[in-house]
Amino acid sequence: MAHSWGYDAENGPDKWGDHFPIANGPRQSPIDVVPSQAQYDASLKPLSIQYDPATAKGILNNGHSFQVDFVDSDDRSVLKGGPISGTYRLRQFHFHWGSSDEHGSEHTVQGVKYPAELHLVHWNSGKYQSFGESVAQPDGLAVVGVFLKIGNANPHLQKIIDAFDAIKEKGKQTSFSDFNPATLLPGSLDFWTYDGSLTTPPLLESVTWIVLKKTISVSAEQMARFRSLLFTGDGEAPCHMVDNYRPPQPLKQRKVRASFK
Ligand SMILES: NS(=O)(=O)c1ccc(C(=O)N2CCc3cc(O)c(O)cc3[C@H]2c2ccccc2)cc1
Ligand SMILES: [Zn+2]
Repeated sequence: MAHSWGYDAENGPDKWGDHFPIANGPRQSPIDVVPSQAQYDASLKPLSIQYDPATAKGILNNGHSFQVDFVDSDDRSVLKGGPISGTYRLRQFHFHWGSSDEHGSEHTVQGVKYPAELHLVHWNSGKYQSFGESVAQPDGLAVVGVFLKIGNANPHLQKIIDAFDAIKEKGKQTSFSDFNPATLLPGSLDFWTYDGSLTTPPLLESVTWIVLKKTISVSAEQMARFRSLLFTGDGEAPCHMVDNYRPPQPLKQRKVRASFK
């Protein structure tokens, strides 16, 4: 998408509505999750997450974040259960993070910000033929959000961080294989869920959000490596990739459900 949107004062989240009016729509993401307002729903099934490490394909700096892409031409890496019906295929995962450890996540929990947030992006392969078709449907995508909290170095994140030198600038990519993203999940899959949107332009309202309650660890040194990536490409004045998060949006007429009491 050849847009000039970004995260600075001129092209950041407050300006996205100029080109993407859905930015002020009824089901925008992220949101501030207020646990006491979330309704426990006993009908929510446990999340079923089955990923095949052989589907990992590559890692790319797309100028907004970095993403690890997966082969999504079959159902080897899928999400089922939870609030969704049928099977959703893993397409990619990426992160959002801050310029310091005090902020960086997109969702917040009763105003608490985390230094980073992982998004595992899946599309409804049970109903639609492709990611591109799914993104325009109200039940097209399901994104699992995982908060990162400063603590011990995360050995599973380290494999991703070790690839950063090859994708420092916008547009750079390299192969990335034999990686199971399930190693980036916390021990508990308790979650909050609500109907929302992409958190980047085109902000399409096609995402069932599944935000995990438990966090995963990342060390301060590992977070510093995230901040060594660049928004900018070769030959441009370098600008560090930090604060690539959209702030929480109005809940409007939505309810957040909890999979746990
Ligand atoms: N943060 S998020 O809501 O979890 C999210 C999910 C998917 C995507 C996504 O996969 N894509 C494709 C790559 C891409 C590149 C861009 O420059 C861009 O502006 C948006 C995307 C989105 C995208 C999703 C749906 C239609 C078009 C693009 C992006 C963000
Ligand atoms: Zn995201």
